[in-house]
Amino acid sequence: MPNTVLYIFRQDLRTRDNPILSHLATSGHHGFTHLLPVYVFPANQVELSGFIKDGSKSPYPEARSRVGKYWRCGPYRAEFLGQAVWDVKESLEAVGSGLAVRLGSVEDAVRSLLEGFKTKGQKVGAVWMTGLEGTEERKDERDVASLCEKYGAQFKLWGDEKYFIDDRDIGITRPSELPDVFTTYRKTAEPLRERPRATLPTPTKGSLPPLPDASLIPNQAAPFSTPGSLHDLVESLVEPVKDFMPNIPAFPEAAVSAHPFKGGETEAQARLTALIQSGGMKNYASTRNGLLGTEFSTKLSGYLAQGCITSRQIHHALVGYEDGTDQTFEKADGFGTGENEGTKAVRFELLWRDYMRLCHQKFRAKLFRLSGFKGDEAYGDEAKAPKWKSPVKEQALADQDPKPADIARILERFNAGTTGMGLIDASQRELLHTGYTSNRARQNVASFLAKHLEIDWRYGAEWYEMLLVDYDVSSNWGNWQYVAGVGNDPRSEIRIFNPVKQAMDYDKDGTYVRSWVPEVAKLEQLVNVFQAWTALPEELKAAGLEGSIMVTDPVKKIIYNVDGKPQKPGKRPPHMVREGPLLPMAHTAEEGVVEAPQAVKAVEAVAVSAMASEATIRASSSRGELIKGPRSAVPGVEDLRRPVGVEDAGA
Ligand SMILES: Cc1cc2nc3c(=O)[nH]c(=O)nc-3n(C[C@H](O)[C@H](O)[C@H](O)COP(=O)(O)OP(=O)(O)OC[C@H]3O[C@@H](n4cnc5c(N)ncnc54)[C@H](O)[C@@H]3O)c2cc1C
Repeated sequence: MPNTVLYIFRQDLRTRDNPILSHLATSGHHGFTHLLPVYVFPANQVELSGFIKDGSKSPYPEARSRVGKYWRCGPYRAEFLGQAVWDVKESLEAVGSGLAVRLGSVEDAVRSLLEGFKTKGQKVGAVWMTGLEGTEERKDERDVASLCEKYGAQFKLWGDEKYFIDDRDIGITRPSELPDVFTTYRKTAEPLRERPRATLPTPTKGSLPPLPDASLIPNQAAPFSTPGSLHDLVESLVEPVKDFMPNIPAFPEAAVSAHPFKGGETEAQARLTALIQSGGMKNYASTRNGLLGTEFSTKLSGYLAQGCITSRQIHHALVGYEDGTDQTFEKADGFGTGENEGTKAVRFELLWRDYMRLCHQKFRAKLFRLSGFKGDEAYGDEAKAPKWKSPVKEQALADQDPKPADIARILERFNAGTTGMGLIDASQRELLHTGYTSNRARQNVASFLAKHLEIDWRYGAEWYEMLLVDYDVSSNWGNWQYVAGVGNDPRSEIRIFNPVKQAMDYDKDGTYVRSWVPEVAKLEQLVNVFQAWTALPEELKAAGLEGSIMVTDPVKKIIYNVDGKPQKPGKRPPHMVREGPLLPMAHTAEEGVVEAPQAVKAVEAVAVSAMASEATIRASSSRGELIKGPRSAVPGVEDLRRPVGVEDAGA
């Protein structure tokens, strides 16, 4: 009697180092005669209306986010995911198996399969899937478990083995035991190079149980039609979500995507090999804070998020290079010379990824809560949490300033990259054009929204969820919480990124901002590139920027004093003196200049938005006029250059 096992692929889109496939390929005792691998594009996370070809209506609500009502999965990840699914399908076909693609809720798709097999008198002995952390994913697991009970199939949830240190080895028996500070956790995990388990055998041709006969495999339920090619698949996924905001600007001529990579296990392996061969891994520690180009960091995040590659595969490839045992890397600089600063730093970052997931396990739905993990009693008084500004009247405090309608406009500009804050705008435009932006830029963007503008950080997290090609529920929401100061950053009260200083440090010649914000490209001085409103009227005129909203109404003005000495009230700002070829801005505020807590030279003086109404602080602008606005941001700023290996300073 045939006995089929259904393997529902999720964020484990690979054939190598895959516990389920490895088990089925190598264990002679599983008892299944057939295997049907399935991938379900989940209707609550991926918009599926593009798969309806007969004009009928989708039975599911649009896949939009809870707070901002953005698409859950925008065009970049939709394409990447489509490629990843197709690649695993082709890899399975290459070993004599295959993949059934299904569209709908996971529950509906599995029910339809179980019902269809039952109708044809076929036994489904088990449904297997990899356990995930997300609230929705866990509900899917419960739903599938109930269906299995109803249809008499065994349900098995396998461990998610795409992480660096395997769950069985982390030394924590309950999620509540996880330390709330990364450093403490890291110390329990060191030495990192010795921790990962071995990778698992890859199925060879003919080693997996065969597919059930095609005539027995139940069809996709109406009204969706399954795609017949990768092209169809990607088009159906992308079409409904490609116009994710009104008036998407044209791709800037001088800009180049830092993430031109395709999804899938095959591409992931190729990227990993190329990174080691080119010296990208060796140089990682010194390049990871770069902003431009494909080589400044690994760009493995999208593959890790979908499980196209595992952390331990990365680790073992590095070991082969470090130990000189894998001849693929024999020409690479550092071959056979042991762990180096670069490879060590990569392992360190992979541990951060593990930690974010473990925090998700510990805090569960608190990951999505405005007051974050810190809302927990263990972190103290909830009332002390910042009063977040909201674009929604019902969620805003009665005396919120700016008013909700103004916050809505600020958010639109934040998303579109027209705030007038160069680094933030460049990053947001890079994101909306490519689906990727660097870790450095992400930290600044999140800090700007949460700490400078004090806007409900979940809007930013959901915007990222829509647009990031590498969106990962634990890493995204965990990092947003961390930077917003409601997560597990032990120094969250004082940590605030100054995006002008950060731009000075990491975009030293302004190429990054000029590439993605072409309007400011003609401005000569860096300080003007990073905040266009600081340029002199004649410079603005020459650049065609006089009427730009980034100049006439910047969302935030940051007073940046390069020598760290706040100026005496009334003194003419030195940049107006215009001595020297590239004079850094040293604007000063008449009130409100606050030195950073540490010996930091950047000084942010005031939170000034021309969109704001109430005057609580007066500051002098580059044009010498008084500008008014609320005192909103935490006044101290800190130099957040994090040398790799100094984990407390941010994920
Ligand atoms: C506000 C914010 C949101 C973020 N959202 C995501 C997200 O949705 N998905 C995601 O994978 N990462 C996220 N990150 C973490 C980090 O920015 C990305 O992992 C990194 O930029 C991806 O590029 P890379 O693969 O070249 O990273 P590399 O610098 O090459 O790092 C190697 C790998 O380490 C892991 N890693 C590095 N930094 C972190 C970190 N801070 N937290 C967790 N894992 C890390 C990633 O898997 C990454 O691929 C976010 C960071 C911030 C500040």
